Amino acid sequence: MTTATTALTQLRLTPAAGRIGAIVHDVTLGGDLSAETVAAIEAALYEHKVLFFRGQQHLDDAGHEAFARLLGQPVGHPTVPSVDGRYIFELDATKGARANNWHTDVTFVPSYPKASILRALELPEAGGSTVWANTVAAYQDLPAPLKTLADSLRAVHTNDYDYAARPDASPEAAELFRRVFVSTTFKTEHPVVRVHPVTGEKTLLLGGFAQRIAGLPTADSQALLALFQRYVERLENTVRWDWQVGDVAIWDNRATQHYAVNDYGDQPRLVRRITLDGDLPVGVDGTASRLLEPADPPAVPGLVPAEQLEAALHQG
Ligand SMILES: O=C(O)CCC(=O)C(=O)O
Ligand SMILES: [Fe+2]
Repeated sequence: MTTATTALTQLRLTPAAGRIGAIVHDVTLGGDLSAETVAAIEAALYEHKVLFFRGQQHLDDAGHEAFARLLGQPVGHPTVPSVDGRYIFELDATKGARANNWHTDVTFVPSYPKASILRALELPEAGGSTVWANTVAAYQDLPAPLKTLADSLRAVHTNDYDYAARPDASPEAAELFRRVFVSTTFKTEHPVVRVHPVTGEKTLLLGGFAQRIAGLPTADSQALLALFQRYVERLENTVRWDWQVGDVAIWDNRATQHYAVNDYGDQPRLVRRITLDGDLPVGVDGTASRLLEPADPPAVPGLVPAEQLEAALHQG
């Protein structure tokens, strides 16, 4: 048993794996948590990168959002409409939504979300777990010459990747998903090594939306992306969570990647997510991320300040 100590509140935590993840006990999530408890949750999140809370069946969409607001500003997805007209992003396996590729959420826009809060509503009898990887530990695992190389690189991330290439997607499902997900094509150049704005830790910023290394030929790009990604996916840097209905997971989206294991056939699985507004990444040399496309960007999360979107959302 370990405890995350803040000035006033201690959370009861048990580690979920050696290098990432902790289970938080005795907290009932909602919009009414004390500032001290929220501060303790934030501190634990930055330390452990992903937090798990069992038994949160009482949370509905409104409670999910009320809790999310204590940790930051909720933001919608840049292209996929929310299911509640507000911020809820739903992944319904019966509609083909299966996030079984390693990724950090929404990295195809510059100020991608700082955190995601996911709750499980319906699960298969077995399987359907989710794996997170610690991208700080991945960076630390790099041999010194590879650290130096990674520090110097930038990568282009896009939502326009080859969904049809996923071996388990039917052509129809891939096409439908693509029509919505890539209704606007975004391209963003990020540093490969992001300095975490809160912890100061260096993190590898890659994952499924990373398409190529800026300035390199395709073959060299692919080789380097695979090389660095291999350190992220090392099992030592991961935690695997076997969900129960009512579980909530919160991850530091600036220090992790995740993968939803697609091993449950056509059984139902339903999860709902709220993401929190992020900030502009900077690399080791202080250079910020930048949007490459579209030239005339629409007003979507990650491109314009969330308060403006919030105001627009609540106008009529
Ligand atoms: O289905 C899951 O467990 C995770 C899905 C996912 O990638 C996400 O919610 O960001
Ligand atoms: Fe995700």
